Amino acid sequence: MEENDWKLLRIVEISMKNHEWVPIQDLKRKTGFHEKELAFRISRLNKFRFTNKSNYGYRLSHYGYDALAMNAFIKKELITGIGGKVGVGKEGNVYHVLLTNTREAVLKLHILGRTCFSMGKRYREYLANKRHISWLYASRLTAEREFNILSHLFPIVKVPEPIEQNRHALIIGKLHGEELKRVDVEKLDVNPEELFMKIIKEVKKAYSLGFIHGDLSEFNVLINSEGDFLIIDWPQAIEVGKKGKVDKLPFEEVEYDEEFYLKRDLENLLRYFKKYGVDESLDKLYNYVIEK
Ligand SMILES: Nc1ncnc2c1ncn2[C@@H]1O[C@H](COP(=O)(O)OP(=O)(O)OP(=O)(O)O)[C@@H](O)[C@H]1O
Ligand SMILES: [Mg+2]
Ligand SMILES: [Mg+2]
Repeated sequence: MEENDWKLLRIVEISMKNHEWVPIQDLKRKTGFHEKELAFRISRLNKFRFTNKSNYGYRLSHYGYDALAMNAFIKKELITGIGGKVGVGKEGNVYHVLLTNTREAVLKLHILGRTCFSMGKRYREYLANKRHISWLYASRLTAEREFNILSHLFPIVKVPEPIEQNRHALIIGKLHGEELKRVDVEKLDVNPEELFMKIIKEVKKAYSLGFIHGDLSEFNVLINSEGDFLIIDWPQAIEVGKKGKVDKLPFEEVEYDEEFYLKRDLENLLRYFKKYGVDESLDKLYNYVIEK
């Protein structure tokens, strides 16, 4: 990719605000390229599959959007390399990255704004009116939201460090560990009862800072062999009484049943730890989490 390729790609991206397919005349006008140069650059972007072509013009592809975000991180001299996918048999939106300061971190790409379905009806209605930018807009919004939530919680709550965000991509701190689901808690250096209460304490801290995870389970707790853990995967988190104020959605906000979501999170943890002999009452835990 050369500078003019990036220039054209960014112009396609910006033009997606007004077009589902960007007409070639628009690209010609906005880039100021001569016809031959434009044709050459377009064919390169298509070859890389960073854009798609139709009779109506050109549009940005998911690969193109990924490339723009990666290029931004590289230009900022933040990352020097991208490694393989984290975990096995995953949908494939989390990768190992190496930061310029040689530290290992994790790159999470939000695709298609999957979590927007948990963000309420009005949000979906808003996006429905803007169908052609919806995936760009929704995936960026989701990444921004997760980054903002992590920024509110880190380092008080055991969550990944938010390092950088661009478009739909997040760079966050990495824990060399595995999902709780995939480890045998009895083989860890910590006893199950103790670990369970440690996790509940983090839930309580998050709550006191204004957030309910909303998708908490043994799949979203990472743990290493020493028993250090992180609670991950926050884009759908619910703001308690809107104390967190991270939502920048351009319409009135949705009311959530906070008790329902918090209890569901706690129930998931209880269910998982039951087989390790943990037996607590849901109401007792709930009251512990919400009490000041
Ligand atoms: N900070 C991290 N350090 C190490 N591994 C991580 C980190 N964040 C995520 N992972 C790995 O990537 C997986 C997916 O991350 P995460 O749960 O945030 O994304 P997701 O796409 O929302 O997943 P899901 O489909 O489970 O909702 C995790 O289950 C974990 O294996
Ligand atoms: Mg997850
Ligand atoms: Mg998730």
